[in-house]
Amino acid sequence: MVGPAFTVKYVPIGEHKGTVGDYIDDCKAGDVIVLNNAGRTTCPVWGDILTYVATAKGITGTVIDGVCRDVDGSRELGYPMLSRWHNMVTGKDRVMVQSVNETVAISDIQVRPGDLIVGDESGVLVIPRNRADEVLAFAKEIDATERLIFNKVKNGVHGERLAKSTVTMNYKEAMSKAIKKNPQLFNEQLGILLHLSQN
Ligand SMILES: O=C([O-])CC(=O)C(=O)O
Ligand SMILES: [Mg+2]
Repeated sequence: MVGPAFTVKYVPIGEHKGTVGDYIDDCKAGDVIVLNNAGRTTCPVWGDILTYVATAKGITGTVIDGVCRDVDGSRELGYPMLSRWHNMVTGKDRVMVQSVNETVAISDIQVRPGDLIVGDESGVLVIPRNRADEVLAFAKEIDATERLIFNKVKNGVHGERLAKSTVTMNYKEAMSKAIKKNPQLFNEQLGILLHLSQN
């Protein structure tokens, strides 16, 4: 899942009311919807009706600092939905949209509208637009080294212990070279969202 962030911030309803999907008509094909529900695990803000609408609109996926529901229905549509967890309660008429396309926090990481969101079943990254080339170059370097290791493992490791063969493939050296080249990038840990998983 890769796409620009469309950010939404929720608050619980009060005197002013609203509901979960009040922003959906403003999303564009390709967007990744990024929902800040302040990590609340009691009140889902995404379900399979929203998945259906998002899929029809060509939206790439949804990232939630909070929970989703209707997991089976969304899985059937193969829609990427990364969140802290899920439960069965409806968020309808429990939350309202406070802001759309303003800076939000997801799992303590800042996400600005248009930041690149990259996610898979291992987690989610937030990449500022102006750092995309730098991050891609770093990722390609690591990927190339990992491919060498994979090939070696697939072709048999010729009696070597795996730990040694990993060293033989210069993984550590490649990593430290890449880190030395990009110290700022590595230290910043650009938005690694550890707690979200495919639901
Ligand atoms: O009620 C909700 O929280 C949202 C929902 O189920 C859906 O979109 O299908
Ligand atoms: Mg539903």
